[in-house]
Amino acid sequence: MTISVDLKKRLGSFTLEATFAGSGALTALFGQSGSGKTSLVNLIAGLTKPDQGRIVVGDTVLVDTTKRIFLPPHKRRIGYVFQDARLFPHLTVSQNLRYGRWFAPKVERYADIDGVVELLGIGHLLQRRPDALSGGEKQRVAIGRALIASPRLMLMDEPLAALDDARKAEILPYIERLRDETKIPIIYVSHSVAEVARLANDVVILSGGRVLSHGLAADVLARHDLLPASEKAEAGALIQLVVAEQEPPYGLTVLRSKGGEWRLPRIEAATGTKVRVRVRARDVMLATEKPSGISALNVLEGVVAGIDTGDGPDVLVTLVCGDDRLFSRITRRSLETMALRTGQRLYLVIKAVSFEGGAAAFRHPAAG
Ligand SMILES: Nc1ncnc2c1ncn2[C@@H]1O[C@H](COP(=O)(O)OP(=O)(O)OP(=O)(O)O)[C@@H](O)[C@H]1O
Repeated sequence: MTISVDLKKRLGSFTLEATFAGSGALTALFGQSGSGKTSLVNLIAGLTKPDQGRIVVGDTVLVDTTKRIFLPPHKRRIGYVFQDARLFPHLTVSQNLRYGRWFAPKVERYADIDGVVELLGIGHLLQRRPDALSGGEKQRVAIGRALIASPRLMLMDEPLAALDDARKAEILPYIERLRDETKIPIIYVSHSVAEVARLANDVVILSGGRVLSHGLAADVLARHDLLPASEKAEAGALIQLVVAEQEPPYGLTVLRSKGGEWRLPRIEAATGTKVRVRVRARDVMLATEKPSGISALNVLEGVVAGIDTGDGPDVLVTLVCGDDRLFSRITRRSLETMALRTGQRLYLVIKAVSFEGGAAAFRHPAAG
């Protein structure tokens, strides 16, 4: 199911002008504070009316100012998940979940409670009240309550922002399941590159009320120039690898891409499974000769495709390895002493790779 948004709204001296289309599963709205994310979410939810524009989810027109269509919020069937879970404190988890059911007209109810409980792994929590749940568990219940209302669209507004890293890690696999196992499109607001890299199929970068870029996650996140300064250290490539074999004695998994062979801490996945990994530019060192006697496990060959010198002491080198584009952030001094130039063949020494889960988020739903 697709979502298309084309909106204009003035809010005091701020103007939001957003046009994008998401191909389906999870579209991340990414931008720094004040870029207009919440204003856009409020327009999609129907809490505010656009000055002009259109929002369509699948076949349903939520807003079309030229046709004077404005579905009120309660008729949009949007499931919300906010930073704080907002569960009813006096109701058990089970009662909180059942409450969501009344929001869907009977004929349009497709979600069954058992399926949602299983999807989110909350069966053992059903009789507890919210004050006996961890932050991550509360969020899973909040997602469940939203799902049980059989929404046509899920709006998740920084759902992990209030959680510590351990709780985030606990809940991310459930958001992946939601993305991969239900057909409900998700708009996911975030200002974390790490989260967006892991979850998003499509990314919309907002800045000053405008869409700076939108498209597939791997393409948009490669645009280092568009990321907010606070997230530049996280910038890098998002690539797909295929599990080749396990190396049990070392606790490693061997993966392949056209660019070569990779070794990562063990991934529980069968041979042939496609996985998504993120390689940060700051974790890639460059060498003009094949390094030997080094501890790094991943050394690939690549060709310099671009050098972005920018204003700071660092430069960003883009390299092509097989079918992939990788990035390396090095100092201007290294650029000069190594005399790097476009077209040069180099070795990439990769210090760290983060596994971002199954590669389902890479599939473009339009491509099946
Ligand atoms: N009703 C309003 N009247 C005037 N200005 C507004 C109104 N609502 C939002 N703004 C302004 O619009 C801009 C975008 O705000 P918005 O809350 O959408 O940003 P955001 O990207 O969600 O930020 P954050 O990540 O901090 O929540 C801000 O400059 C804000 O002050």
